Amino acid sequence: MTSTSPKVSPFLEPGPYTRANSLAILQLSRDNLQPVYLQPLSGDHDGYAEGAVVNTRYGSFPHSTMIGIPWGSQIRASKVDTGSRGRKRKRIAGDEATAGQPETPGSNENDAETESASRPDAASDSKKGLGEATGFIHILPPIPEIWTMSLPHRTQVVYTPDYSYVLHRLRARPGAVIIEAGAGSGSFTHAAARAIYNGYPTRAAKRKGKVISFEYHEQRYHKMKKELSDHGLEGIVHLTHRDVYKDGFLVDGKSPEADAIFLDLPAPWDALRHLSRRKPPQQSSSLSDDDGANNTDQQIKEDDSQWVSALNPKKSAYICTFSPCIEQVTKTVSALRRLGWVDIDMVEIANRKIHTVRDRVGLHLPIDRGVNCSPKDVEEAMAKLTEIEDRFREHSRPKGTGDDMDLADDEPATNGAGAMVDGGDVDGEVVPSTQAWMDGRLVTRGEPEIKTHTSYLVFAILPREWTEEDEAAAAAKYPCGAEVKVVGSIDKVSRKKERREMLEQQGGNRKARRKERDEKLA
Ligand SMILES: C[S@@+](CC[C@H](N)C(=O)[O-])C[C@H]1O[C@@H](n2cnc3c(N)ncnc32)[C@H](O)[C@@H]1O
Repeated sequence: MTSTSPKVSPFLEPGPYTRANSLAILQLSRDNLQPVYLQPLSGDHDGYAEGAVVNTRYGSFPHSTMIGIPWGSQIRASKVDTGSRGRKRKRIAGDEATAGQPETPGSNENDAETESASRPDAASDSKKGLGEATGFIHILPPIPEIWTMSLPHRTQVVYTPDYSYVLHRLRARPGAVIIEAGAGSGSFTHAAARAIYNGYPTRAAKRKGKVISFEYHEQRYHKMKKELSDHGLEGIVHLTHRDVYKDGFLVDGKSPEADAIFLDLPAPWDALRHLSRRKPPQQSSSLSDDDGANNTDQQIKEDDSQWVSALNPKKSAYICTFSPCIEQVTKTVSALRRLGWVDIDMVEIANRKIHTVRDRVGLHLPIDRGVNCSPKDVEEAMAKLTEIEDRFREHSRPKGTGDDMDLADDEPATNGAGAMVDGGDVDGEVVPSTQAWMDGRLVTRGEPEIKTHTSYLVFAILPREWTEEDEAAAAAKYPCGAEVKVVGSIDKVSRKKERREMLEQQGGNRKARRKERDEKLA
């Protein structure tokens, strides 16, 4: 997949129509999705006269038919000229080998064979019937959920049910800065990028939402870097090639001032010491011991004048670590406790899909998948019973009386179960009364089984530091004891007491005034 980088990411601002040189997802069937970078007609396209073409089992789809159309459109397969592809290929190969020699007549047929033999999917191409308009597909915008289902896997990925919950617990919102390690296949990265997006960074000083991502594996780092560029996410995701256990989370020596952290690493506890607000303890291994909680204060009080924290000093930091086994969880929780994180808890997502289907019930329906062959209502049940009774009567009537003659002609059309057919019976074929997709009640059903375990999610919060100056500033802004009373802000008993005191005071004042007057008169 190659492309030039689009200006605005289709993940963030897809717009109403598909664009050239941008990513789109082709939906071949419900769970069969294929990412494709739409290429305009100009340029080298493997010899197809139609330009770049996507060949599928449902037919061939030239990119030119998929550019500039509304997202979600259905695209019909096209007839494509596969012949010229073979000719062009051979010419290019021939040019290299026999530069300057004239083309041998009749070489085209051999060319096609050569190309077929060299391509692993060549044999099946002829079976698939390339060049024939056979079916249709849909074109979808690349949202993170669909990308997760179709991305090229370089590692285990975080799936939508997990990352949607994680992002919610991390308070990921437009303008937030999230640290992520490791980046792996970029599944979480794309979802996080969308969650924090509040515009591309500009020269204006205003801080924009960002994903600060780290990946240790070099090949994965390079692939991910290219992918981010192709997806127009370079300004939103800052990817660094680094071992975060060793070198932490600063970017070019500066703090990214992160509001939240997501660690999908084999040993997250080894990275936690880089996520404190003060200089971390020297030995990471000391953090994974279960005892020694008393050492931490002393370790953290080490000289921290040079220390730069990766966290936002103005806000509490939210963290989530993603670990498949409980031993990793235990180690992470111990390390979090020692480093002063609070509100620590662990969650496992047990996702269950809910399918929405049409519940097709009725005796008139053809026996098919998803069809419940019982009466759909009382009327149908009564008709069925009447018919059974008629048959029973017919069966028990003495033969040869003449009453049984010509009855077959008057019999209503029935299906195999002997039930009435709504729309009649044409040559033994059942004709449903409505289109199948409209038939039946719309019902939702949960998956019968919950999918297997993915990972344990450990969450915690590191409160912001609170200094004497912060306390003084807060006291100045919200002065204690000088609040203005608000009607209804106190309970009934207190209100009564307050009124009694007020009346007593007024009574006392009246008494005093009367006494004063009496004294004057006397
Ligand atoms: C399970 S994958 C992450 C998958 C990713 N969250 C996703 O949704 O696609 C774990 C990644 O962490 C990387 N990794 C392991 N140790 C690391 C370290 N010390 N520093 C940075 N990355 C590391 C691995 O190379 C791997 O790609």
